[in-house]
Amino acid sequence: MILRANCKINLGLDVLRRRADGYHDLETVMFPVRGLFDEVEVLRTGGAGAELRTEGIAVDCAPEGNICMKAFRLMRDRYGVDGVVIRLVKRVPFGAGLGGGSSDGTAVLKALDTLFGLRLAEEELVARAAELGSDTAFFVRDTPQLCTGRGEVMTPFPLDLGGMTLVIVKPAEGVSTREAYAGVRPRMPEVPLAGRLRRPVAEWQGTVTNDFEESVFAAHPAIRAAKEELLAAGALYASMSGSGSAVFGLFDDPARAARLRERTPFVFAL
Ligand SMILES: C[C@@](CO)(OP(=O)(O)O)[C@H](O)COP(=O)(O)OP(=O)(O)OC[C@H]1O[C@@H](n2ccc(N)nc2=O)[C@H](O)[C@@H]1O
Ligand SMILES: Nc1ncnc2c1ncn2[C@@H]1O[C@H](COP(=O)(O)OP(=O)(O)O)[C@@H](O)[C@H]1O
Repeated sequence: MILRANCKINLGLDVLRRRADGYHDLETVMFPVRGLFDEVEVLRTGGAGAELRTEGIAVDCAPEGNICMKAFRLMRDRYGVDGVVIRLVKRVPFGAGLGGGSSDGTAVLKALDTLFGLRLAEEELVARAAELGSDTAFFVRDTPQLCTGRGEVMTPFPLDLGGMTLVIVKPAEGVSTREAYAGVRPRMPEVPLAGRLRRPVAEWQGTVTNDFEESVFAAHPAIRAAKEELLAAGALYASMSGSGSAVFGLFDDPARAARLRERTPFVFAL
């Protein structure tokens, strides 16, 4: 079976506190981006083990370290499923804060669930996804969610951005999630993110913020410049996504957004 593993953007991201387990409690709204996705095909071989075949963007880790293989091992150890070929067509940039790897991992969990007839309840899939990562759980639902805890605790956050155009720019340099968390200064916002996001998009700039921007922009001026470019081009709202380095802009004027097609291939009507 073939699944589309779409990516996500973060609409606001507050890092609230560092936890005793080394993770951070955060508050963010994750929003699925349907137009930018990897393809994940999983086939049963009838044998044992898993083989990963990759096409497209080459990921900077060995096949055994690919999250698709981690997802397979997790499901094999837990439910005894075995014998698959996984074909990954990689289109979502990594080191981007777009959650491409997380989405691939969750796609493998879902495919194995279906192929082997496990019929896991959503909450069980969420629990397995949360063992793989922190923003993997989001992709089980893949609809706008307010994510709390270390990112794996979800509440649906219906948000209609229909009519807007999303432009994503991925600067050449990447940022690792670890690097971003290492530089962040946790803080409690005066008004919780959900309240600020319920205001019109035109009011978001300056109120809906991403706590990783301060330290990431200081270390990578090109990423700050990319965000400023989106605002100068007419974005109502622009921000870095997650831990970066991708930045995105929301445009209410499709023509202004379309002018950025020379700059980036990632222009999508929402
Ligand atoms: C920052 C966010 C925002 O959506 O996404 P990305 O921008 O990377 O896509 C997520 O928190 C990334 O989640 P994910 O990529 O799954 O991270 P994990 O593999 O679980 O953790 C990688 C490392 O990041 C740190 N980490 C992660 C999540 C969290 N809530 N607190 C942390 O401190 C830890 O140091 C951890 O070892
Ligand atoms: N299938 C995969 N796709 C992307 N990255 C992967 C994958 N499997 C493992 N990784 C590792 O995870 C890292 C971050 O992946 P990704 O989820 O794309 O991060 P981010 O959301 O921060 O851009 C990569 O640099 C790579 O080493």
